Amino acid sequence: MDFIPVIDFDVYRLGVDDVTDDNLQTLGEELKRAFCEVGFVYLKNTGIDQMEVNQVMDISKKFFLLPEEKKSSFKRGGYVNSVHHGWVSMETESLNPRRPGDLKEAFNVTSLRTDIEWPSDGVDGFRDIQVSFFLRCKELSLRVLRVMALSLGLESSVFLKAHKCIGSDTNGTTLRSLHYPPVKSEHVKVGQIRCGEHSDYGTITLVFQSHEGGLQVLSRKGEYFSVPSIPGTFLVNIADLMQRWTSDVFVSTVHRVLLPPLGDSSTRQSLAFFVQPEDDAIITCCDGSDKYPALRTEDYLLARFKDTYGIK
Ligand SMILES: O=C(O)CCC(=O)C(=O)O
Ligand SMILES: [Fe+2]
Repeated sequence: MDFIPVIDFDVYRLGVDDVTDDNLQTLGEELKRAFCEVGFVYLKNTGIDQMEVNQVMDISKKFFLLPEEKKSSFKRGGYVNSVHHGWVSMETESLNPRRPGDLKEAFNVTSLRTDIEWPSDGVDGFRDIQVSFFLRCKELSLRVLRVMALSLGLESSVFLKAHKCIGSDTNGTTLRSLHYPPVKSEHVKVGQIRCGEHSDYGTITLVFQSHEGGLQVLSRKGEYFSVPSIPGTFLVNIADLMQRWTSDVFVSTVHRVLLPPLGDSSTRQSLAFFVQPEDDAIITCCDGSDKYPALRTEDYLLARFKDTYGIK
């Protein structure tokens, strides 16, 4: 399979609480096939609609267009209770550490606390819009994790048990708004792209792209193929901890965002909801094998972030 299937999630969409076992099983079979073969699916009819997505992208864009000094008050690293929360400036991260810094900036929502400082000046409603979308993505992710466990013939709560604290200080799950401004080719460094080749770190990721698309996924044959934005759908992909957890049954696939074609001065935006187990969760292979040694989630994630930020 070097395309990404579109799966209809209607039977278990947000708000539905009387799904039948048969329906869950059919949904599980479809998800399992895609997660074993390409590691990515498009979901449609999830209950998360395009208007909600647009609202988050719009408020995020307003934030990104603020002057640098305003955004600096909200820098990642400046929040005592959450290492990931906050703004990440252009070229700070290299998702492929062998490339120069990615041509993107980001805002991470990791903490939902009301006692932290949120952008508000010039971005009315920022906190409420971000937090309510975070909670929608959380609910949907928990549904997906349940179906994934069932699809493997496991107890339905196997993955959920390690995701009870999403949105609190003991869980690193993050809603990340990404902004890829127009690229000026004369300023681009050798090898620099919008988002370097990488696989995600946690369990699953939900990805919402603006209409420009631009994401590319590496096929098993070793070739990148383009993954367009399909209105009314979003992507869900397997990340590295989930691949370990399932002893490589579900595959975490490498992906990237290249530069736009020369002369294309469009802005690209995306939203990624990175689902992660509790910091203290110990991940062991769910099939009982010892293909990978047990590891503590936070230790693993911090090691991955060190590479991304070029910290030795
Ligand atoms: O911007 C995108 O579409 C994807 C970004 C991504 O893969 C990531 O931040 O992990
Ligand atoms: Fe990614």
